[in-house]
Amino acid sequence: MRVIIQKDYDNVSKWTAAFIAKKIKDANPTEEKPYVLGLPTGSTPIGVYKELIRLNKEGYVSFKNVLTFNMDEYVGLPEDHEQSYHTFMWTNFFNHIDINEKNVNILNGNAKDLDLECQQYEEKIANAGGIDLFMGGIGPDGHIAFNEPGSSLESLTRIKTLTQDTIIANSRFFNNDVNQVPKTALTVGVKTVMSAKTVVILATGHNKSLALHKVVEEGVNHMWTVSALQLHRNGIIVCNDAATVELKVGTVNYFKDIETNNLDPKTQL
Ligand SMILES: N[C@@H]1[C@@H](O)[C@H](O)[C@@H](COP(=O)(O)O)O[C@@H]1O
Repeated sequence: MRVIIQKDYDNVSKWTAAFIAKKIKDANPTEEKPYVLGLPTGSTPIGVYKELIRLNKEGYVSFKNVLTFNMDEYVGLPEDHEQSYHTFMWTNFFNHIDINEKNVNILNGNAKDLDLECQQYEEKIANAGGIDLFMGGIGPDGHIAFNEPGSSLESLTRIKTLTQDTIIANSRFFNNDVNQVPKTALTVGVKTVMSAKTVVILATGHNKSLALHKVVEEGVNHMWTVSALQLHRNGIIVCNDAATVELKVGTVNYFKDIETNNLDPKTQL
């Protein structure tokens, strides 16, 4: 695992956007062989999206031949609701880049048959040749997408009941009213994320520090689903100083030294 420790949120966003943009450029995607990105919502990735928009507008990277799959969507929230993940993605990212609408995939939380919707999502990912790079955030309890504590680490796309902790955390987007937060969501599974060729997880701020400690310094555990990253061959965490407060000084120094000594990052994986 690589752990990239940056000073602050802005640097986390810049590092990650530059990494993703370079991956896309290096792949030289075509219509026949697009680059496949897995994408999250949440407040954490907004800075990365802003930076990717800038790189796109400057002509450094194009999304014309990029296919995207979003991680999750609430069940039962109208697609045009201001807090739906559809709205989030178009407002914060897709409306501002040169992506082709038909290349955007987001789970339909209003599908008549939710199980079928999930199964077909997995099939679509497989038909696209799998996901090249999955970016994710984490919940304070270490969940990725909506894979709440106790989720199977082998899970695929499915419907999940949200924990009370997540409902409370997300109520800030619903007038601080827990009753307005949907109780279920469709989400890619832990295995769906971990099947990507590269996984980049963002963790910023003090409230992610316990989760960061669990994934970096403790074992693989379904109660902290992001810890499955330890089993990935190309797992990268990008965090800021504030998120490292629960890590040992030695752990922080180790990961910082490797990056500043400019050794081949592959030697960390
Ligand atoms: N389903 C999303 C996750 O994908 C996201 O990582 C998490 C953290 O969000 P934030 O980045 O706002 O802390 O929120 C939700 O639970």
